[in-house]
Amino acid sequence: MSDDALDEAAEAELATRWGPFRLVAFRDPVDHQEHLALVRGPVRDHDEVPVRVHSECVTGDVFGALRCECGDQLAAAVETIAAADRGVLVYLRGHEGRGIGLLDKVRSLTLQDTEGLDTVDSATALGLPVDVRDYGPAARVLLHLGVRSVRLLSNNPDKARVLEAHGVKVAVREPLHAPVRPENLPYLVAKRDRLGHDLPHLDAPGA
Ligand SMILES: Nc1nc2c(ncn2[C@@H]2O[C@H](COP(=O)(O)OP(=O)(O)OP(=O)(O)O)[C@@H](O)[C@H]2O)c(=O)[nH]1
Repeated sequence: MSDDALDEAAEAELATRWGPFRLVAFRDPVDHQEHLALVRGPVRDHDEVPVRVHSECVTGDVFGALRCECGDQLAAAVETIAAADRGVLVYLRGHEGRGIGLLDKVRSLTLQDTEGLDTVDSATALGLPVDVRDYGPAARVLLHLGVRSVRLLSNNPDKARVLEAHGVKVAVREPLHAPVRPENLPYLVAKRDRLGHDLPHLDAPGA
């Protein structure tokens, strides 16, 4: 299968509070999930297109939960793309809880609260993997959209490596730092110390 093949795609204009986007909904031929891409401006044959590959987090993205920084990152990414008047936000469904699903994510949150485990150990304590996300669908939609290279908005070095392995040229990975809050500090520290995310600003005074 060619890497820019999508099973099905449908497009519509989408006016948002951040201005106009083109919504591309698609079904991925490998994971068979319905994902989406919000596209601003012409991106085909463009280099260094601002791109956010965002994993579904219904608690943070929809309900504004503060214990993770997902909702803050989603807003920051859309604002960055709107300010550049060009870019793609890929929203990956089926990525809840870094791929373990919503029920098990909520079970892991309970363990964090009752046992003091961090985001890594709370998954392991449930006998679950720490991260089973597949970024293939994001790569396939970016290739489908014809972007030549991306400016990836992410603190996760793995994400850049995996996209490259799927044929997406990552010209630069640009950190996407969300506000540090008392509620998200333990999560951010675990991401930096246990998952190797690029979060040097946690040490900054006043962070
Ligand atoms: N298992 C688990 N998943 C979580 C938890 N908090 C958030 N998530 C999930 O983590 C995913 C977001 O991944 P992150 O590791 O925060 O960030 P990332 O996408 O790897 O890196 P960035 O590109 O820098 O945002 C989403 O799928 C969330 O549902 C948690 O405590 N436990």
